[in-house]
Amino acid sequence: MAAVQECFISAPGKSILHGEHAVVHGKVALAVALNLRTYLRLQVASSSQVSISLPNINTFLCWDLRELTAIADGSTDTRSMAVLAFLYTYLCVFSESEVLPGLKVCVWSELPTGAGLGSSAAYTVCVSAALLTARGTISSPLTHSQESARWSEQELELINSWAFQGEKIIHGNPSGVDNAVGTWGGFLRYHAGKITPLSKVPTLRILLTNTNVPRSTKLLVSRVKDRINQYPTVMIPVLESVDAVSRICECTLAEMATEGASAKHYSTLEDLIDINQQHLNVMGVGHEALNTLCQLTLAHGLHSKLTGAGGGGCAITLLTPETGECVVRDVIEDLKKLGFDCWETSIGSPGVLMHSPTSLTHSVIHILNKY
Ligand SMILES: Nc1ncnc2c1ncn2[C@@H]1O[C@H](COP(=O)(O)OP(=O)(O)OP(=O)(O)O)[C@@H](O)[C@H]1O
Ligand SMILES: C[C@@](O)(CCO)CC(=O)[O-]
Ligand SMILES: [Mg+2]
Repeated sequence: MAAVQECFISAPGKSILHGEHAVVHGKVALAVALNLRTYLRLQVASSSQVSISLPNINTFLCWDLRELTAIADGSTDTRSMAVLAFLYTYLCVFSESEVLPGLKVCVWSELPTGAGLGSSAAYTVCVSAALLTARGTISSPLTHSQESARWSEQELELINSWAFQGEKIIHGNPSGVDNAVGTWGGFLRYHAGKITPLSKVPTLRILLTNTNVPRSTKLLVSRVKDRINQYPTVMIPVLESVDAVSRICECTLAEMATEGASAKHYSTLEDLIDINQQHLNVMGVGHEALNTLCQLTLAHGLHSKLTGAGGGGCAITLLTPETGECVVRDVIEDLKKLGFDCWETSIGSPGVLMHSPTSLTHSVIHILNKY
């Protein structure tokens, strides 16, 4: 396949409705792609240098290709993980090439970094798609007249598997749900590596809140594992219960989509959110700021749970057809007063895309061209 000289790629972040952490231990998770995306520009350079610009984490690095031999592993700080995931994918994807190509790569995201919305997966999906396309391992799907395009199923599987390897560097022991949503988008059920797109889902209104409490998915995933090892007879039933929550949620959503959504359906969804939030606290991934957030929204009659790895980061709040616009406005205002960021999001966005430069917004192209 012909390798490309330049490409623009994006992948969405995600929100997990139910099943975070339990999914790492083989249980069901339900996840949905967000309308917040990570964007990447790759240029093949004539110089013998590879450079990566990551303005979200204030990281700008350039290597002489002759120096790229052994790269140390084992770091857990933000920059090292992002850079190692890039270098690992770059060196592996081009391992069979006669020469390593000089490249200039810039990645910028609308997603908050490390806040539970799958920023690491959106990053590794973009990096994998760009490098595999630059190598010519997968096609460049964009034709002249198109604004954006997706790869074939088989090519998406390859992107997803490389993104999973990148997630391993950033997460340690990822389940694969985040990179699956970043690759395929939409609304997915994920169970022990099996990805099932959910076709029967109602339109849901979700409020996303970022507590702005920093946390690391890698540390939280290993904390849950330690707790399971320490108290298996206590924790295994908790994981089973989360699994049941995901399954009941899936059935309820399907019923809502086929029969029409009733107040009873929404009441079930709210109960499941409350139950799962308690379970996540039991797993040890809660945070005082998340408890405050849940209490505050409940005072307005709205139900919330953390989303993603927890320990801070983001929560989702379900809005129902009964939720008045003034309630939404008041909740957002109260949450902002606590120093949280809060916005209504749209869900079910497309997975990884290749874009023509003219189809990107002015602000995205400006950032990608700047570095
Ligand atoms: N736009 C970006 N630029 C550079 N690095 C990024 C970017 N987005 C994510 N990363 C990398 O991913 C890490 C954050 O990943 P982490 O898994 O901890 O959080 P998350 O993916 O946002 O949340 P979750 O895994 O709970 O959904 C950062 O420390 C950084 O290494
Ligand atoms: C906490 C976790 O379940 C979701 C992070 O978004 C980790 C994973 O599934 O890899
Ligand atoms: Mg992550």
